[in-house]
Amino acid sequence: MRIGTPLSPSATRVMLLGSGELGKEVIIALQRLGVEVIAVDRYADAPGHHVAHRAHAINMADPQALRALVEAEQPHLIVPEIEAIATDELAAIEAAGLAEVIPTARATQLTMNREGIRRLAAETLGLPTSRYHFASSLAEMQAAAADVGYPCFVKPVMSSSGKGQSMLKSADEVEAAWEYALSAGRVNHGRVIVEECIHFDYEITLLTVRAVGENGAIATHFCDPIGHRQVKGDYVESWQPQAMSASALAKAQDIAAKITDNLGGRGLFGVELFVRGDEVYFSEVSPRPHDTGMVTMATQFQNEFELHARAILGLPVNTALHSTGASAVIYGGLEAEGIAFEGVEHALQVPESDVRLFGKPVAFERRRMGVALARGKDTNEARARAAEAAGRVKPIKN
Ligand SMILES: Nc1ncnc2c1ncn2[C@@H]1O[C@H](COP(=O)(O)OP(=O)(O)OP(=O)(O)O)[C@@H](O)[C@H]1O
Ligand SMILES: NCC(=O)N[C@@H]1O[C@H](COP(=O)([O-])[O-])[C@@H](O)[C@H]1O
Ligand SMILES: [Mg+2]
Repeated sequence: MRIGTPLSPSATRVMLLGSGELGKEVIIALQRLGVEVIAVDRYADAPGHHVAHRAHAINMADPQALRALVEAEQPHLIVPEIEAIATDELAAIEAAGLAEVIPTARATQLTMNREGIRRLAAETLGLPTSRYHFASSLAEMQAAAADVGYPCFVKPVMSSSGKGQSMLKSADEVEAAWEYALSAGRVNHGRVIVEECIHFDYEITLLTVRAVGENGAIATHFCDPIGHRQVKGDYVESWQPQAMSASALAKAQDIAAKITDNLGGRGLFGVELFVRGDEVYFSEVSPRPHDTGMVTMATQFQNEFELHARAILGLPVNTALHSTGASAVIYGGLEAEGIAFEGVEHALQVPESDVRLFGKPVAFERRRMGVALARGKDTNEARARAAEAAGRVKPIKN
């Protein structure tokens, strides 16, 4: 497709690579626009599998398996959704003209590996980030941690949702963190990033949309900033809007514009930033909807999934907020296969609340199984309501 030429949605076939909670909502948004959608994930009955035209379970990190499926299904667009994909094969698929990768194959290569995106942001674009080193052995990691100082963060280069991530308070903890990073990332590359700890006042996700404008050129749109709270590298609650000084917001938008301009293509990006006073640090960016952005299902005229769907199809977007709101995660809380939920009727008694239960077939203690959403007169009220509603829903074995 030529940029600037809107596709006819009903003539478009889209393949989601990763069909978790975020992909499921993108699929629903695409389906509503008449698009044919193929949902792919690493396991059967993933959330997005339930709402797509066709579903497949393959190892998406296996280049041959990925290529074979793309050749069989012949999608026009490929939408990566998780950090466990053979991105070099995506580049080959795009180069062969088999399909267009969203936002671009290069963007998925760079962002799916912390080394690619961090070096681009800090070393090529000169954006402010924490100090960092990459390490491929325990000895390298010890030297890196000694240099950036304690506390510091260690993360596998290919992971997300805090998988394999540790915060180290002292040198005694380095060895355990190395073992954990190698065993618990989404894909083991035997390499980690060691990052200085930024003592931020708050952190945000700035959802940034690159969409085709009226003149056919790509224009950048920002959503209102989303504040969030993370525990062990995984988001627990988010709210929108996060209050910011005009100066910090301008810096955040400037950083987001620079990184997304460089990554290119069309679609929505989740730019993660740390804010201390008026200083803003780039952390990382997802070239797709962001977990903390699930709050937009309660707050925006077009939520982040609809924005992604519209942007990739070359359709107009509107990032305006209509309400103040919050989201709170519903965790598994048990290890079980075959899941139902107790307390939904009680949760929905919380004023201005709603739930999204993802339909993951298997639960474990810290697996995200659903999210509660709420609106309120301010973010404090919305957060309290979302947390209350989430707390009333309990996954159980069915
Ligand atoms: N250098 C740092 N300084 C301070 N806090 C940090 C740092 N790195 C990570 N964190 C904290 O850990 C959280 C998760 O880190 P990060 O986003 O890098 O992990 P992730 O696995 O990519 O998670 P996700 O996929 O959910 O974005 C951050 O949102 C922040 O709260
Ligand atoms: N921070 C990234 C993120 O939230 N990704 C979302 O989590 C799913 C994996 O969940 P699982 O590990 O429970 O299968 C992914 O498919 C995506 O929707
Ligand atoms: Mg993150």
